[in-house]
Amino acid sequence: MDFSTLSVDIPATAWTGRNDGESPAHRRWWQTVAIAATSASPDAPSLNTASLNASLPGPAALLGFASHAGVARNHGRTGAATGPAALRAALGSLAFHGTREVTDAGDIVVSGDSLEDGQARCGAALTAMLDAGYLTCVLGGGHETAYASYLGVAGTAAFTNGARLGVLNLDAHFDLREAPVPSSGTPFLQMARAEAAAGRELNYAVVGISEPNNTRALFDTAHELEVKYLLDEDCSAERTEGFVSSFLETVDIVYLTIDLDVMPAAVAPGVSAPAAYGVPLAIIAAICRQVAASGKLFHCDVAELNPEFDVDNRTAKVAARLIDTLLR
Ligand SMILES: N=CN[C@@H](CCC(=O)O)C(=O)O
Ligand SMILES: [Mn+2]
Ligand SMILES: [Mn+2]
Repeated sequence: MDFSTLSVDIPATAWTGRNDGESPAHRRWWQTVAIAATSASPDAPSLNTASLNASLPGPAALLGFASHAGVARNHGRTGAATGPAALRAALGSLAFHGTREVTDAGDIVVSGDSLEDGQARCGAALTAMLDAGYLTCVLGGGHETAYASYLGVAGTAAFTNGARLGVLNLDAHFDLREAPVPSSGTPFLQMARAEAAAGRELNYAVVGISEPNNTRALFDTAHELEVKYLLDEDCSAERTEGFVSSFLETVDIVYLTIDLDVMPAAVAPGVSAPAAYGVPLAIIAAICRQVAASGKLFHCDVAELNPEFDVDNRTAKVAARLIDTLLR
């Protein structure tokens, strides 16, 4: 596809990382990622649900969403706007064991408080890439990234032609806030309302909900919307596998969103709201493997990385590892 039509704010630039050699056996992410602005990008097959189950994975595309406007509106710790750069840096040196072609499309930048404009532009760029057959991954950004992702998915031919969408959120929070303006705390209520306005119901599931970090009002909203959820304390390997498996049976395509605050603060300190309890990385990684293996992964994003509060790039490294798992 022609990535120059996407109108990103910052075109992709060269990736860097450790260089052990140029042969395929030495390949790392930085040697794998094609830069949309300067390289010919692979032709992706046009998407249909059959191609989702093809044995050879299709190409993937990365898009940065440099925003913490939603975090600021939600009274959180800002800094997530530099998340995309930190994620690329952490991914760059990881060994690449996958088979996909990966293209970096660049960044959508939310300046000041122009959140809705940024979400719309990010959504339009995603729809174009998804319709061209790419598995897309947005590098957030606060969790306001999720509404941009939804706009992108909801605009696709696959969705408008009736594919059953499931939104799976790995998060300590429901993000179903009633608020005067959209923020990082509202994206899934925005999605539910957009779906209701179109005569549909949002199929939304959350893994890792922290009971003390979500008010009764949020639980009430979740129950009204028939949100499926698993509390952080209930996230054993067996229960999580069963929960995700049941959810996957109800959908044709999955939008997987990872709010890094789903993991314990020791694992993911670089977020706006670190978790006291959290779901272990091993469980989160297993969910990523399960969703990827289902053949239903349509789009994903990683949100809430705040490099200003990270420790030894710990959170960025964890996020990069999960992206590597999803896109291989
Ligand atoms: N993105 C969502 N953030 C959480 C923040 C919770 C907190 O700051 O404690 C929320 O709105 O619920
Ligand atoms: Mn959260
Ligand atoms: Mn969240």
